[in-house]
Amino acid sequence: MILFENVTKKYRGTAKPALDGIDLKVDRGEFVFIVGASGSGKSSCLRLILREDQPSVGSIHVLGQDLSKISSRKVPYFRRSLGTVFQDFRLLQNKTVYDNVAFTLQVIGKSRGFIQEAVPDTLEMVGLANKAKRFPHELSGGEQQRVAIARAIVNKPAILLADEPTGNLDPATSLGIMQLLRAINAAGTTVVMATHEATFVDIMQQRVVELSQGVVVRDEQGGGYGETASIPIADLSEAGAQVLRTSEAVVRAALQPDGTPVASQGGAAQQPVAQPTQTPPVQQTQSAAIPMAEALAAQEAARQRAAQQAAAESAEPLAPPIQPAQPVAASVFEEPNPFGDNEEDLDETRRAEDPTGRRIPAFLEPGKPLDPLQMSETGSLAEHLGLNRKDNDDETDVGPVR
Ligand SMILES: Nc1ncnc2c1ncn2[C@@H]1O[C@H](COP(=O)(O)OP(=O)(O)OP(=O)(O)O)[C@@H](O)[C@H]1O
Repeated sequence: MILFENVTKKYRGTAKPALDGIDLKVDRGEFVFIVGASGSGKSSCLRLILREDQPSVGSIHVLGQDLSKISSRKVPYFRRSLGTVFQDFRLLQNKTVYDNVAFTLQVIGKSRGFIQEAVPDTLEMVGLANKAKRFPHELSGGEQQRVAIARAIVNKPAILLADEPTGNLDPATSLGIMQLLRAINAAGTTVVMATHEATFVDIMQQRVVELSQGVVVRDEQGGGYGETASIPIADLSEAGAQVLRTSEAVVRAALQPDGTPVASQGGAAQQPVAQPTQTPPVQQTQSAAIPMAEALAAQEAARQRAAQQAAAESAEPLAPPIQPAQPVAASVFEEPNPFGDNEEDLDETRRAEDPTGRRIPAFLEPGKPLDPLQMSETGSLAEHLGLNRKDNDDETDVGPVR
């Protein structure tokens, strides 16, 4: 489905290649995480798949086509088989949710009847049926990303490319987006996702391709994010570790793909975790968008409590507090080079690490009774945490945030 053979990409005016002799094969239906430090070549890789750029050396085949043989004129046709999602959403600000999604179909000449059927179906799938008439600025960050995902999948692409799709979202909203991407993959779409989100990579146990300075240093089925700075769980107090374990249990429950109970890292996470709905958990993930202030406050409170106790026990200091990142707004249709190269490393997801290398977010408020089984059954993370709000159409919640 995607085949890189000895691909090197060297940008003009640079001393070192961004990609250096890459061999990579992605099969139909796979979910592949591309991880690596900032500047390791993840976006370059996606740009090449999208035929936004061409390799300096080597060949790339996508969906059976040799990309070097596709003329510039035919590139837009080739891209119809690919959906793309970016960190900064790239919605058309002057169009409604419906029109943003419909526009994709209009430009490729789909009939009005087709559009009238496909757009509502897709909005339903991503949980935005009731926001079709809204404009992007009236939506939360998570909702905007859902629109972007709806736009990417409305033409049923064979491949979905996602470049840090959760990079501008808070952890709870990111979880909803990951559930959606997983559901899209389960429905047959090949997903290739560049990310810094160690938590999701670790828990989803999909294939992980790790790049370092343009070279594939790891290609692992069911892999984790890899060795990056994190909090050794052994250094935490019992209370701090409990917060992290509990959070992990909730994320595991939400992302568990096949309904099998998940064995986890001790404590609360050792109990079997029930399977959430197989279909995209539309309402669930909507309500799971915990407002920014609450999510960050809970996260910070948990961090401080754990830090205090850890300090009292002479443990290692915890990670620094999370800073909100600046949202970026642009339109994929206005932007000549949608995969920008100016992304900073926004990976500020706090993690904890146990000896097996798992990392866990600390975004959930401690002290609340967390039963992953119940959470899965009710289907609402926010509700379970007592953070639910009426899904009032007039109410917008979080903006893009890290
Ligand atoms: N258009 C360009 N011109 C010159 N150099 C570029 C260009 N695009 C990317 N690079 C360089 O290529 C290398 C790989 O960049 P790339 O954006 O692919 O990395 P990345 O892993 O996606 O990084 P990040 O995680 O920060 O998004 C970097 O050294 C970058 O500076």
